[in-house]
Formats: sequence, C-alpha cells, structure tokens
Amino acid sequence: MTKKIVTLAGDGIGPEIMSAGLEVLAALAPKIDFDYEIDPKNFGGAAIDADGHPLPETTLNAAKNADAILLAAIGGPQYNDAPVRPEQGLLSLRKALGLFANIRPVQIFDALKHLSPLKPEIIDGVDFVVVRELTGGIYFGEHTLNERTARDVNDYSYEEIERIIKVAFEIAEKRGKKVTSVDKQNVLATSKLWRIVAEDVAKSYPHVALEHALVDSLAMKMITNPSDFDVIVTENLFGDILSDESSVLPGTLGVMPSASHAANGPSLYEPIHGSAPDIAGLGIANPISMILSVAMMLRESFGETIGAQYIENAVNKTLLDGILTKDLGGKASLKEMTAAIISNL
Ligand SMILES: NC(=O)C1=CN([C@@H]2O[C@H](COP(=O)(O)OP(=O)(O)OC[C@H]3O[C@@H](n4cnc5c(N)ncnc54)[C@H](O)[C@@H]3O)[C@@H](O)[C@H]2O)C=CC1
Ligand SMILES: CC(C)CC(=O)C(=O)O
Ligand SMILES: [Mg+2]
Repeated sequence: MTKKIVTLAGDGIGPEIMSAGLEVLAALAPKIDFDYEIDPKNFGGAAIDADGHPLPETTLNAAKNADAILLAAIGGPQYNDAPVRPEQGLLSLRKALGLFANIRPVQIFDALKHLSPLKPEIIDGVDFVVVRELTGGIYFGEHTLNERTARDVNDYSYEEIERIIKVAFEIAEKRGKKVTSVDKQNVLATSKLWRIVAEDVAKSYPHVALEHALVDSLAMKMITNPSDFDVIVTENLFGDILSDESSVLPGTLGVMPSASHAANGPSLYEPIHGSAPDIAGLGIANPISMILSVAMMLRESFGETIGAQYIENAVNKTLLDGILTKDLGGKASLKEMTAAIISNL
C-alpha cells in the first residue's frame, strides 16, 4: 500500500536538507519496491509567514493522518519577536502527536573516526543511544516572565517517567544490556522521582543493568569515556543538551538523525540540530542528518531494514571517498554530497 509521508521542511537549511533527503528516498524507492507519496506542509517560521501560525490546522491534521512524518528544522532570529515563535509550533506538534520518546543514536561511521576532534582511543567502540523524554518537563511547564522575575515549571508524573524509562530498557535489552539514567537527584524533586521510577522499572528487566548518573558529571564522561555507554535515558531538557553535546564525538551536528515515537500513531523523524541560520541558503549544509533520518523512518516505521542499510552504507562510502561538507572540514556542497550518496546507493 502507498505510504503517506508528510514533510515539514521548515526554515533556514530545512528546505535544502529536506530536498536532499527526498532525493535519496526517490532514488532508493524503486530498488526496494517502496511505494510512497509525499505531502509537504507549512510548518515553523515558514508557516508563520504564510498563515500567521507555526502549526496550522491543515498541517496538524495531515501529520495526524500520515504514516510517518519527516521534519527538517525550524526557527531563526527573524522570529525572535514573533508573537508565537516557530519553536512553539514544534513543541505543540510533539505534544499533539504524543511523541514522548525521542531516540538519538550516536554512532561513528568508520569514515568519521579519523575526522573526529577526539583521540582515536576515545572514539573507538562508541555506539550509544540517547533516549530523551520529549513531551514533558520544563519545556511544557508554565512559563512566566515579568520585568524582574521569571519562572519555568518542571513537572513530571510517575507515568510519564515510567513510559520513557521502559522504552530505554526495551532498547537496551536488544543492545548492550545497560541503561544509564541521568538526573540531578542531588537537587531536583523531579529527579528524585525519576530515580525511584527507574529502579521500579528495572525490576522487570533482570538482564539489563541500571546505573544512575548526575547530569553534570555525565556531560563530562560522555566525552572522556563515551564507549562506556549503551542507552542513556533522561528528561527533556537534559536530553536536548546532552544529545547536542554527543555530536562532538562524530565531529558535527550535521550527521545526527533522530526518531520520535508515540504510544499510538505516526512517528516523526528529524535531525537533532536546528535551522542553522548561519549557513542557510549557502548550499553548504551537511544533508546526512536528514538522509539518516530517512533511513530511520524506513527501518522503524516501515520495516524496510535493507533500504535503511543501503542508505547508511552509501553515506559511509561517500565519507570514505572523501566527499565532505564544510562542517567535516571538506569543500563539497550539499548537492555534491547528495549526488555522491545517491550514486553509492
Ligand atoms: N528541531 C528543530 O527544528 C530545532 C530548531 N532549533 C532552532 O534553530 C535555530 C538555530 O539554532 P542554533 O542554536 O544556531 O542551533 P543549530 O543546531 O541550528 O546550529 C548549531 C551549529 O551547527 C551547525 N549545523 C547545524 N546543522 C548543520 C548541518 N546540517 N550541516 C552543517 N552545519 C550544521 C550550524 O551551522 C551552527 O553553527 C534556533 O531558532 C533554534 O531554536 C534548534 C534546535 C532544534
Ligand atoms: C525547540 C527546541 C526544544 C528544539 C530542540 O532543541 C530539539 O528538539 O533538539
Ligand atoms: Mg536541541
């Protein structure tokens, strides 16, 4: 049956990398007999410009009825004073679709090992997943801004924590059998509850080891001892920060994809980075984050494991061939890199 994929290109480098991802999908589809249709929708700043709102109803309805959603990136300094910012559209979309489980894999392609800014002995064997809670916590609590005071509320219920910790354990059971639960239990009430729930959930997974870590020292260990980790699970804010930090391991945000899943309904696939306004329109953005998000979509929403593997192999081959965008120290344009990946499929 034809799969309906809603695409949200968004802002900044969003439209450029979305085109690259869709070109790769179009080239791959006949090879794996994958039948799909694309339904592009306005989102983020582009939707503010067109409709006055970052998440128009037509976009939300299409997303709800899709088989999967591809999102590139939203935001930009031109919207800093907008009454509703693009970022609010993103948070509302995640909430409306119930996308509570954000999976951010940190793998280092062979070709990237010698490009990483870190020593080879540190990079060797790095393969972990950040599982970020995506629809709760401080991003969704009440925000109050007065002239001299400001307040952001961080709320988590037992059930919200339990379901994301379970996702982490399910993933760990199929991988390295270790979960590192990250919190700030020495200070925060939400983190104290987080630890209690993690211990409760762990009882149902006797083959998976659970360790707890405080977010500040974990931020350091993720860089000094990254191969110690298998599945890192944490709340929304910490997961946002730690996953961007993890991009230092492969060397750039431009190769980092993600998947966001709900209990029911379509999943959404997006790079972990933002709209990169500093390089938007220059044709030099790295499209790999989007292309690998397409691979995650094929594997996780459509069971197209071989198609996903074709894409990942083509990306690795392209990097090994030395086709590198500026963020990786090379001179290839987005179009050159995309064409090379397609020819390596
Ligand atoms: N999911 C989303 O759509 C997200 C949106 N944002 C929004 O994006 C806007 C810009 O945020 P920043 O803090 O600048 O973060 P950013 O992630 O957009 O960029 C950070 C740095 O990484 C580089 N970079 C990011 N993606 C790249 C790629 N594919 N290829 C090469 N270089 C890449 C950028 O050029 C920049 O130097 C803000 O409005 C922010 O709110 C931020 C994060 C996620
Ligand atoms: C609006 C932000 C929460 C987006 C972001 O930084 C992310 O999802 O990584
Ligand atoms: Mg982020």
